[in-house]
Amino acid sequence: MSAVSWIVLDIEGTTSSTESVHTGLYAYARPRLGPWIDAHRDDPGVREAVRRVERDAGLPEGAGTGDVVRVLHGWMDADVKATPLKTLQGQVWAAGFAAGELTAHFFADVPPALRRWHARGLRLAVFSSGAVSSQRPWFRHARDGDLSALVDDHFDTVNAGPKRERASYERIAAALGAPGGAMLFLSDVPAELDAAAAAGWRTTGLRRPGEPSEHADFGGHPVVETFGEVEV
Ligand SMILES: CSCCC(=O)C(=O)COP(=O)(O)O
Ligand SMILES: [Mg+2]
Repeated sequence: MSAVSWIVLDIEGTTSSTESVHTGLYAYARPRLGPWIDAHRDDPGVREAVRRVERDAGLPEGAGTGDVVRVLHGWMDADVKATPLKTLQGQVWAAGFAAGELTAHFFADVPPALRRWHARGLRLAVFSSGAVSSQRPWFRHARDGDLSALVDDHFDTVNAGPKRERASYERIAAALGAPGGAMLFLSDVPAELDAAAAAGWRTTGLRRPGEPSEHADFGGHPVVETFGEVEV
């Protein structure tokens, strides 16, 4: 098997706490989604996302911002990783980071491990349900300092595909020009690790105390509690 050359990171539950995403980012987006949609009606990306929400939720086209926002809030309550929700959240969060109103949480073991791996010549990428537009400022606005220079590439459900499908991992490896065996995926969700493994990737599950994955069944995947234990 080839040596690992890329480490690909999930965010929520892996680099960062679920609570920081839900009480930080989700709470910030909740009251701002409606005004954002109304203020950016002419933006083709916003129009397309709103149409997808209407379609996916069985609303009539042009249903109105109130109905669309009710669907978006319902998805957030259930933590549904729907692509149009992620697109709209990503735009709201990017504006929040730019305005200095948001900062990003990383578990204490993550920044030193990213710096160590980067210094060893390993390349780092992100694959998260969060839109690339929000992943970049997330790493730039880490509370202990900018981590964005450590990350070479970013993938989400738009440019790679669903996180539980093997084809998404094949697409990422092709985009990075590396064979599956040279890719290591770190995630807190066993189904995502299964999809990565099906594409020939190496995998490691994150079972962080206090996170939803604490009692997950990771099957045959190696499992760690911190990035300091990851074997590369
Ligand atoms: C700054 S990324 C926002 C996090 C987010 O919205 C999300 O859904 C993270 O999910 P993940 O796939 O990283 O578990
Ligand atoms: Mg996750």
